[in-house]
Amino acid sequence: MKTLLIKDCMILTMVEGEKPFLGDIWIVDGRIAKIGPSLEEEADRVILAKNRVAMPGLINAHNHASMSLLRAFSDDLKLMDWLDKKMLPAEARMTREDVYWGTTLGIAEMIASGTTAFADMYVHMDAVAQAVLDSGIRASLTRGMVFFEDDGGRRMAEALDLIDNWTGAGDGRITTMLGPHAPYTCPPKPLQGVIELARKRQIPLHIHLAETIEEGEKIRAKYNQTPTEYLHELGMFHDTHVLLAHAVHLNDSDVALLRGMRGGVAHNPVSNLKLGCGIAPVRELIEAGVTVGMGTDGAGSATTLDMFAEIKAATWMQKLKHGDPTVLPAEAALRMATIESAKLLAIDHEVGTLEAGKRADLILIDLDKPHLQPVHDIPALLAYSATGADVDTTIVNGEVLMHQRQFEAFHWEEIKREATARASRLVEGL
Ligand SMILES: N[C@@H](CCSC[C@H]1O[C@@H](n2cnc3c(=O)[nH]cnc32)[C@H](O)[C@@H]1O)C(=O)O
Ligand SMILES: [Zn+2]
Repeated sequence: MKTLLIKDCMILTMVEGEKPFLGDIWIVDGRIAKIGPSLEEEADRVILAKNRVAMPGLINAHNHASMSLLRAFSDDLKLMDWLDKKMLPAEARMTREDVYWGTTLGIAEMIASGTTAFADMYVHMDAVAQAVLDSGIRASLTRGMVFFEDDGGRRMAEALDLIDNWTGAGDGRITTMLGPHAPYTCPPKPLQGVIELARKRQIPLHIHLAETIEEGEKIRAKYNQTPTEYLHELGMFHDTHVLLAHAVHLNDSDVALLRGMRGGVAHNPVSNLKLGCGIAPVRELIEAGVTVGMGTDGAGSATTLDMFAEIKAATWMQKLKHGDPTVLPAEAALRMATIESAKLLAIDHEVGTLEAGKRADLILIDLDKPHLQPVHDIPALLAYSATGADVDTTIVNGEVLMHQRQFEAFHWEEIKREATARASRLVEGL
């Protein structure tokens, strides 16, 4: 039996209706055994957490972690130029080892900024899975598939290898999905095949949707439909759990098509802002009963994987769009980054709130700082003033991955050396 006791913190459980309270958290074999005031259990390790807030770890519902190698290499470009002229040529040079170290760099950033689980879509996914396993973080992994040039047979085989070989690995830390990349890279025939397979084997889907106006124009020209109608008509929203990334350009009838869907939307506000894509209809989706979580997208576009930046951007954008500061309040934005994202990854029965019986995925945020005093309202402080650098401790599955801002499971110097050397090779001459 392995035990950990966290003492004297303000606890924000993110369970609906529960106010923050002062107490302790007792963790046994990776799960929360008890939460409450003055727990006196014996523990192998005790963390004194005075002046800290304990909350569920943040869940990044859309990422391409390995693209951290391409951070700040091609900014301020249009999405299609960025993708075609910069990302795809650099990605064509990526080896399995590059993906391992790029993902590890991304994971290091996530752990350092309070993210305890992420959804990832990329290539060389066995290397991504290995990096997740080695680092101690939790992830839902997807082999991204484009079906441009060929029938995608090799991609499909790799996607199934990932699912068959890695689902449930690392004491359940790794889960998997099937990942057709986007409407504009997946023609109807292969996409229909993926949807049928997902339904038959009950595998969730992860796909980009309606990120730009250009995407809408492309799909309109080809199929005379909106991207959402295109997926809907192929049957994607019948009886399959779907994680939709972006969903920026949806009209009212698109939103209505998503009503009652399983899964939901990963909102990526910083990426959408930075690429000038637009403001997703988050309020309308939530009103239609669609689950809306939050992600960063890859650091190649977003530059940062700090979920606290997403939380701020999400609420600011909705307030601005609707001209109404009461829209998407602090607590709702924090919910999007925790329990709502957990629902998108289909792991909300295990993580996303702090409750006895759930996996111990949690973070401690240090409030002993000028920008986090006085403490009138904890959710408002966390949503509007905290940043990833205020995260003091990150715990996944009961394992302490960072404490007092020191990595416990990582050799930072090695990650930095590997990542910088590989990154320079990838972008040489581009
Ligand atoms: N190239 C692969 C598919 C990889 S899926 C992951 C892909 O998503 C791409 N990507 C990253 N961010 C975005 C985005 O915001 N929109 C669309 N694609 C993106 C990224 O460049 C990466 O190639 C194949 O041949 O099957
Ligand atoms: Zn993406």
